[in-house]
Amino acid sequence: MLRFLWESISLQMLLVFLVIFLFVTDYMKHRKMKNFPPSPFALPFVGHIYQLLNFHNPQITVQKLTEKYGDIFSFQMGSLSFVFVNGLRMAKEVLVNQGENFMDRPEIPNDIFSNKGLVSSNGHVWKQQRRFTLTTLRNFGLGKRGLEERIQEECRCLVDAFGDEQGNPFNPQFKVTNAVSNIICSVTFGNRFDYHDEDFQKLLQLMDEMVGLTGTIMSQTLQVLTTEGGFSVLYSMCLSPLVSKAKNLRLLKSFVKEKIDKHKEDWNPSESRDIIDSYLQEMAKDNGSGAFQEENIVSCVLDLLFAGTETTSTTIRWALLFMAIHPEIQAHVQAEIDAVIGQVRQPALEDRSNMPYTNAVIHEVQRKGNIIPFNVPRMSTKDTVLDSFHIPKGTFISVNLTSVMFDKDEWETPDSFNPEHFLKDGQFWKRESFMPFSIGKRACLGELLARSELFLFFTSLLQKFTFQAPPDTTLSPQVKLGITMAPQPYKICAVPR
Ligand code: HEM
Repeated sequence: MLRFLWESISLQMLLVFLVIFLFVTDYMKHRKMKNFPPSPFALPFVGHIYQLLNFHNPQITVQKLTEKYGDIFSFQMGSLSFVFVNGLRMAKEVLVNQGENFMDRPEIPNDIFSNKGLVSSNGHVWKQQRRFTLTTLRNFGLGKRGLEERIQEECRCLVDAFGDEQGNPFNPQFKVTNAVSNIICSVTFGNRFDYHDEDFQKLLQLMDEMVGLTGTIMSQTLQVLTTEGGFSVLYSMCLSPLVSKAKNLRLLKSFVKEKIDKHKEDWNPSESRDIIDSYLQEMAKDNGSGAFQEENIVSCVLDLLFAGTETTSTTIRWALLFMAIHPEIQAHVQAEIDAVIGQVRQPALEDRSNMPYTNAVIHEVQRKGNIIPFNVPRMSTKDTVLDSFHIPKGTFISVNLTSVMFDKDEWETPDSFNPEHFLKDGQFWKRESFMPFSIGKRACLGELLARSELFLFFTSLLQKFTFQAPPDTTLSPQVKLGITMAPQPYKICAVPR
């Protein structure tokens, strides 16, 4: 009987059964949970990926969905469901009021950074590493003289490097990235590098490639889509970015490990020169048995390098571009620099409180530049109710920072570059809806450092140069989407003042 049945089933029938089986399993897996945030029609297997056909500007997709569904909706990419939340009220709810329930980072499938270091770790490991890094940065003088002097030294080098161009058109990306990443190198490895140092250039090149490999929406989408079953093998073999990422990561790790070994050789337990020294002290305290282990120190250092370089240097590139596009705003900043600091003395952090206009311009650069539009993803740590919707434990959450920083009800002219957004009666005006560093207990760990760098680099450059479009060129604030929202590469003239 069985034999008869088997022989009468054709290959076509088998295939039809298989397809029906896959559809039913997919439907069961992704069928809407009761009271889950609304979403558009989802295709089998790929979910809402069809909504992202305009890969160059996912913000438009998100904005359309916000208009249709309101402050909270869901989105399915392959096997993963995201919940997007919009607006100041919901951002505060997720990041602050119910912050504990949304404190974790998602474990991204195939992600080689998963659950180590600062950015991707969770629970006890994250708490320990975060507390240690904040304390160590504070000890090295964040807000005190030590770190400020390191940034000022780097400002002098960057001004010299821009001066070498003699007012001719050049792409500032390379020099700005060198300067910004040197600050992190100085705090972690104890020394800055000459911009032409071979080791330094190798490090920056590897980081740049990693950012490129991780950064494209297409690559992230493929990563998410191909996590089910054997597809991940296909991804690794045919769409090789994972393989290259793993290779680059190995090289980066061995660069950092070499530095750690060097520190171990001439380590003096009673004196700490940099983050690596302080970490070695922590490791010695708990014999390397707790959260402070060599593997984690490598990830922490790499996290600081990645999180601290791309973000700040991209913001400085936006700042120079906006200045060249708005010469009247640039002239206003320079007038304030001349009045408060003069043309000779180097800018210092204590000048900031006397420079409301410059401070407002830097804030507006960050608002309009909007370099991390959807925040870094979070994950719910337990079943939670959010605005009367049910959010099961383990759901991915994206807080749409764009919806807060471009909210028509909060900002007078949200789509224009307008420093007046941050000025009231000539004084600097801090706005609640300004949150490029995010808010709450898991907000950016480097905010204080980044704000110091932005102020000192920006004022040092504008004290010495006027930024202009090259002759016969019109500059515009076009976006290049990657791991951050950066300006399209541009050339600019830094004309000595
Ligand atoms: C303009 C510059 C910067 C911007 C706009 C920025 C923005 C952000 C944002 C939006 C997050 C995610 C926060 C969240 O999940 O709610 C973040 C996390 C982080 N940032 Fe920054 N950042 C900048 C500079 C820096 C610098 C200079 C450092 C290095 C010290 C740094 C280190 C980190 C780290 C380690 C995290 C992960 C924190 C955690 O998960 O606990 N950032 N940043």
